[in-house]
Amino acid sequence: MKKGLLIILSGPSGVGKGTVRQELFKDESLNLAYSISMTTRKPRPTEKEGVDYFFVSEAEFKDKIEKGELLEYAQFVGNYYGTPQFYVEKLLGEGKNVVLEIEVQGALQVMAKCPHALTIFLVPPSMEELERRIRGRRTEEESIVQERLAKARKEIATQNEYKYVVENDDVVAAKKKIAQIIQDNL
Ligand SMILES: Nc1ncnc2c1ncn2[C@@H]1O[C@H](COP(=O)(O)OP(=O)(O)OP(=O)(O)O)[C@@H](O)[C@H]1O
Ligand SMILES: Nc1nc2c(ncn2[C@@H]2O[C@H](COP(=O)(O)O)[C@@H](O)[C@H]2O)c(=O)[nH]1
Repeated sequence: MKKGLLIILSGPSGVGKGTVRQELFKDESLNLAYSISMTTRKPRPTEKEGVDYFFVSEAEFKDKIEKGELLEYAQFVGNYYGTPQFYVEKLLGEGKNVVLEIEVQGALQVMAKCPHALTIFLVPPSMEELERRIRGRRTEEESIVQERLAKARKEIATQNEYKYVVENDDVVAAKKKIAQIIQDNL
C-alpha cells in the first residue's frame, strides 16, 4: 500500500487552524487522519481527552521525551506540546494523509526529519483580526492572550520556511485552497 502524505498545518494561535482543519475533514476524498497531540495544558471546558489532545502532567510529558516517543515537541506559552510518533507512523502506513496541526518550533523539527512533508502556513488577514479571533474565543486570560499575540508576530515572520502560505480570511475559501494544495501533492 502507498504510504500517506504527512501534512503540517501551522500558523499563529487563533488564526483558525482548528476551524479550517474541521472543514477539511468533511472532504472524505482527501483521506485525512488527524494526529492527536499531547499537551501539559489544562483542558478547556469543551475539550475531550483523546479527541482534542492527550492531556498529561509535565512528568509524563518529560518521560515521553526521554523515551524518544515524540516526533517533535515544543514549549509554547508555558506548556509543552508534542506529537506522539507511533500513531503518525501507523496512520501513514495505513495510507492515510496525516495532518499535524502544530506551532512553528515543532514544524521546523518535522521539516528537518521529514523533508517530503507538505508544509502549509495559515496567516490572518491582519494582526487586528488575529487579536479579535483570539479574544473572541474567550479561552485564555488577558496575560496569555498578550503572550500568544507576541509569539504570533515572531511566528508569522517564519512563513517563508513553508511550501505554501494560505490566508484564512474566509474558512470555506481557505479550506478550498488547502484541499487543492493537498490534491496537487498526492
Ligand atoms: N476565517 C475566519 N473568519 C472569522 N473567524 C474565524 C475564521 N477562522 C477561524 N475563526 C475563529 O477564530 C477563532 C480561533 O480559531 P481556532 O481555534 O480554529 O484557531 P487555531 O489557529 O486553531 O488556534 P490555536 O492554535 O490556539 O489552537 C475561533 O473562534 C474561530 O471560530
Ligand atoms: N509543536 C507542537 N505544537 C502543537 C501541538 N499541538 C498543538 N500545538 C500548537 O500549540 C499552540 C497552542 O495550542 P492551544 O491548543 O493551547 O491553543 C497552537 O499553535 C497549536 O497548533 C504539537 O503536538 N506540537
